Amino acid sequence: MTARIIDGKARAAALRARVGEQHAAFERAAGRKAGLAVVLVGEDPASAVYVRSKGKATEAAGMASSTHRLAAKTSEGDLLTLVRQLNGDPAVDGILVQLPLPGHINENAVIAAIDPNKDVDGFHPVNAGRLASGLQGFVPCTPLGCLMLLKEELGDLSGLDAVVIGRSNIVGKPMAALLLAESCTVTIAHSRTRDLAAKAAAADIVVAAVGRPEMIKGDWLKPGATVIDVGINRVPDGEGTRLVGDVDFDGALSVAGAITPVPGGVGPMTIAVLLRNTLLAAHRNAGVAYEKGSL
Ligand SMILES: Nc1nc(=O)c2c([nH]1)NC[C@@H]1CN(c3ccc(C(=O)N[C@@H](CCC(=O)O)C(=O)O)cc3)C=[N+]21
Repeated sequence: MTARIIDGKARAAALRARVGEQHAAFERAAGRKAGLAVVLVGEDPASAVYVRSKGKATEAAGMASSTHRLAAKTSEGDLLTLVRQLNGDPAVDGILVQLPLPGHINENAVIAAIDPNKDVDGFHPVNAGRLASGLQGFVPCTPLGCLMLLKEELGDLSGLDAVVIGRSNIVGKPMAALLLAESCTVTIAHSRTRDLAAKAAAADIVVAAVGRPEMIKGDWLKPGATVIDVGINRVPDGEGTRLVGDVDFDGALSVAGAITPVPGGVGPMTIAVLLRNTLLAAHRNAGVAYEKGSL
């Protein structure tokens, strides 16, 4: 058997198109565009690429995009001042401060300074708490994109055994909360987990978010399992480099039922969900009604 390839790039394009249409309706109702502000501190080339693609995708959906590029030596105080200014700007619905930040800046302090109602990354502790408690809020883009792919692939997830490998605040923990809310039986595995292979072998759904190239082997998987690979690892390849996930893709192909590729899987969904979260923020901030579940 060969696994189905889950085409995240195509799913993301469809979501972006839908958000674009819904944004056009929002603009007619609100008399303004939804606005996303992205803040980039420093000149990390990979971060610069992501920030540019976020800006392009935002504008392609018809939304207003602003990018604030600050020098690597910017003080925490100056960054906090910018965040507070964006909190108070009625044209800004969503604020994203690109992570990681330079070492002299306390990331938690910056995240905590973002207005939770503009926190389209869903990283603010208020939004993490809302997700854990089943309240409305903003859900981090990567795990929400993973959940969308899983539901499109499998339909109802209730009763399925899911293993989330990785316990970060950005992916692992919110992913586990989302799967639990879908009535999966959820195991969160991490670097100290004993016999990870056995945990993976018991799972109908494996979400890999550890950041270790090709760590999860095909022969660990339950035949027919659905595998979502969040990892984006750049590894040496001949003269150059290539991207690989946290899952040994070639090894998984003959065992899994379906699997996301890297690139072209989860990554594009992350950006599409960011636009969706920004549109949701705009509706809430502008007091424009939306149908529950439509966004
Ligand atoms: N506050 C914050 N929010 C983020 O959401 C955030 C962040 N900081 N810091 C960096 C990470 C990384 N990230 C990606 C988004 C899209 C792709 C993506 O679209 N990747 C493509 C191509 C990758 C490539 O060619 O380099 C793919 O997987 O197919 C990847 C990575 C968002 N991040």
